[in-house]
Amino acid sequence: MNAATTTPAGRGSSGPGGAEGSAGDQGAAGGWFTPRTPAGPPGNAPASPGGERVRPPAAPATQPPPAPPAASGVPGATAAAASGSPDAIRIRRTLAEVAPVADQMTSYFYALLFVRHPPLRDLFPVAMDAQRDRLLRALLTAAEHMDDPAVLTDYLRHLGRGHRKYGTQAAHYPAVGEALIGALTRYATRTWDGETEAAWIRTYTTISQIMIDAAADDERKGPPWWHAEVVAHELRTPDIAVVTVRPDQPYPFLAGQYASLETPWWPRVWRHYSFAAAPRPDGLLTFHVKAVPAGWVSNALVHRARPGDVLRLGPPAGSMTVDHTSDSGLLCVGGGTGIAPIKALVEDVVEHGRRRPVEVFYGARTDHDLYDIDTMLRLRQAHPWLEVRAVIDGKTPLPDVVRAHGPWDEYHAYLSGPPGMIRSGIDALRGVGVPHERIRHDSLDELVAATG
Ligand SMILES: NC(=O)C1=CN([C@@H]2O[C@H](COP(=O)(O)OP(=O)(O)OC[C@H]3O[C@@H](n4cnc5c(N)ncnc54)[C@H](O)[C@@H]3O)[C@@H](O)[C@H]2O)C=CC1
Repeated sequence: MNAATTTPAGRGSSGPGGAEGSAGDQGAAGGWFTPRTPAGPPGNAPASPGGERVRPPAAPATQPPPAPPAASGVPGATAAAASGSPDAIRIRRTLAEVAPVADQMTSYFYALLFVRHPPLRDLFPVAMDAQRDRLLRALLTAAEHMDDPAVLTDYLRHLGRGHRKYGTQAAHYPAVGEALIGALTRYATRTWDGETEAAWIRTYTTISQIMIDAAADDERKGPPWWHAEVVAHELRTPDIAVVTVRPDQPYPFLAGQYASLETPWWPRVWRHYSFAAAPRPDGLLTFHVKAVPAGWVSNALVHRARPGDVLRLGPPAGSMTVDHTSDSGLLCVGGGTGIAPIKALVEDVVEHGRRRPVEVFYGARTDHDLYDIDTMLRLRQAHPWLEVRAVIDGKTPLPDVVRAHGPWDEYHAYLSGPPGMIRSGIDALRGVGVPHERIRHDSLDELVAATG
């Protein structure tokens, strides 16, 4: 892709902070932002053979595109970045101004990007709606963590690695950065001035470099994506399928993690699903998919996918994993298809052979929605340290039922299910003294973005 701008490393006009004029006026990418060549293999993975496209991410779970680099600030290589630095203050001020016109600004950003660099359009899904949200979310997430460089860097590295599967290359970042500055220039009229623009350029340069370096590191470790053939497809309810796939090469992951998944029917549209089993010797991976209204990927996986179909998998992500150096009990709450990673965690404990109490609460709207209860009960029968309780919606909400079975202050808690369940689960557990650091769950932002 000859898109933008790729200024060779080390060259480049003004460099970070040296923005002359408004990038919004530039006709082509590439003046002020010059990513340094990442250490290691140059660039990022090329678009896949056969013209497969890719896109970038932002939170695990869904459809991302290269735009995310746009996050906001981290100042400084210097993690100085953070806290209340003048750059951070300017960036937040700009974001606050554009928040009410975020939709228009994001549309304008993509229009600028694609008009100036038409080949970049192929990296994104045909329908851009969810994509627009992703850009904004990435910006807001970065802004939220600007005062915490460690968290921010972690987030951006994750973002950079995740972008590999979209085909994002180091050379694309200047084009995105310049479109972003162009859009901000147009929509942040009240707060925009030369110093604010310089702050954004410095911040974007830092962000981009973190993402580029993370992608380059990751390139030494594994492919940007895996092909995976569907080998089994079992419809458990009219809208829930258990889908098993065989990756085309070894796929290393940990129980409790998730992967993004793309079907052949919706190119460049990715959704996150948790592994529903711990790593197994035959290398097969299983996912639990519920078809949600208007969900392209979920409906394709439940109603269309059949053995022989080939999907694409992004790399594993997520930190909802078990610490096997500890003997403390595990409290696992799985709501609906959120039981998938809980099952994987139980299998993981089995495989590590440690006898530690594991208490599973499996929440569902009705009896019929307990699509995996037989598996969970079989596990309970085989392992005396495991307790499994099914909780059907009734007078008492799931988190209250869990709380009533405490005390849990000696346990590590794992929450998996709809975002509302996770939020109220956190509140319930914090309320009975479980410290924050002992409660694990997937990113709520990503879960919200993951539907479809
Ligand atoms: N398929 C997968 O691999 C995974 C899916 N998830 C998420 O799990 C969710 C599963 O959706 P469904 O099966 O439709 O679940 P659902 O809507 O049927 O709810 C499952 C359980 O959660 C409880 N719940 C729902 N909202 C609640 C709230 N606001 N407060 C307290 N409890 C609440 C319900 O009462 C029920 O017991 C989706 O959001 C999905 O993104 C999470 C991890 C993995």
